[in-house]
Amino acid sequence: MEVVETQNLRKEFSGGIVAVDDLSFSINEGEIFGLLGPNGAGKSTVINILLGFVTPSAGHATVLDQDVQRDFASTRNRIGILPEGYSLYDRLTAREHIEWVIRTKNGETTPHSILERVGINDVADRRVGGFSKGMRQRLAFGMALVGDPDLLVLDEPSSGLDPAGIQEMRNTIRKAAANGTTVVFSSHVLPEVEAVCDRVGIMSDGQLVALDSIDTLRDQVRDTARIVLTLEEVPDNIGLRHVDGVRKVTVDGTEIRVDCHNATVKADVVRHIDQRATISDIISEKSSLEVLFNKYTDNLTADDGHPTAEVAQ
Ligand SMILES: Nc1ncnc2c1ncn2[C@@H]1O[C@H](COP(=O)(O)OP(=O)(O)OP(=O)(O)O)[C@@H](O)[C@H]1O
Repeated sequence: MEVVETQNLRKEFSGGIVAVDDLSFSINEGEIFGLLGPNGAGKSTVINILLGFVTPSAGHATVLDQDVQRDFASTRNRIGILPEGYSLYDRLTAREHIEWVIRTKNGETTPHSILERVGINDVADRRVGGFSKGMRQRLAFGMALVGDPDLLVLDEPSSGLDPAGIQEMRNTIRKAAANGTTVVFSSHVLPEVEAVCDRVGIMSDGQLVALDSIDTLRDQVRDTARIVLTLEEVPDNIGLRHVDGVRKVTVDGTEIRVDCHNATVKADVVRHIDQRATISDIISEKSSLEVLFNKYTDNLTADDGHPTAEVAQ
């Protein structure tokens, strides 16, 4: 069953800003769907349309068999939302927040079970004003889980969480999906999306430029290969853009990440660097979602900041 369906969705804001342009896609029951895209791509606008908060200029969106532009308030009770920039009440405790959502949604869950699921039961009766960012994020996630929603809409859900928190959240999301909850997951943290999503839609300039499983998308860039080298010291001008087949170079401290057109280029990269610096570690990676993301959103830069060659198809 399709839980989300959009047809030729378009949103034009005043001033002629086209935030969403002719978007058609669907999400199936129990699927974990990642919505990706650079800043301003249109992700939040799509999510706000799906939640009935923004009216589309054209096209249709159906969520849980309900047209989002008609009588959507009752359907919204079946949706758990972790919005970007949520607000919490500093004077209320974690338990009081959950109790409030349970009352609003007529949920049958107990605060204890929700707080336990998000790992903050031990601070249930503490005021939220003293919570760390990660604790607040866990609470906001818990509020979204109240009532075992049929659809979970999570905007940057791992924001502020430590590695253990991220892992717990992933497990909770996977369990919810295994029990039939559909999840729409918007994030800039690409490895996060890669780790948890069944399918991704990549947006750029209001359009859906890719829509598929990560494995299928990865197959489409199988001629892309990444190598990560740690150097004792990175020379000022490493000159990697002169190596044939190098698509993108990112330097982070003593680490250099190089995206190549294909695996054979990696050896040329190692030879090139070996003549100019001392290599202390080499990691060869398969195509990451980041590479896919860059491919589909044309986010390609070289080590000197100039665009590199076109992406091979
Ligand atoms: N209320 C609004 N009025 C006018 N323009 C808007 C409004 N909301 C969004 N936009 C514009 O629509 C485009 C898409 O914005 P949107 O917030 O949907 O992108 P996004 O992919 O969610 O970005 P980010 O990752 O930065 O949150 C942007 O150009 C934005 O400036």
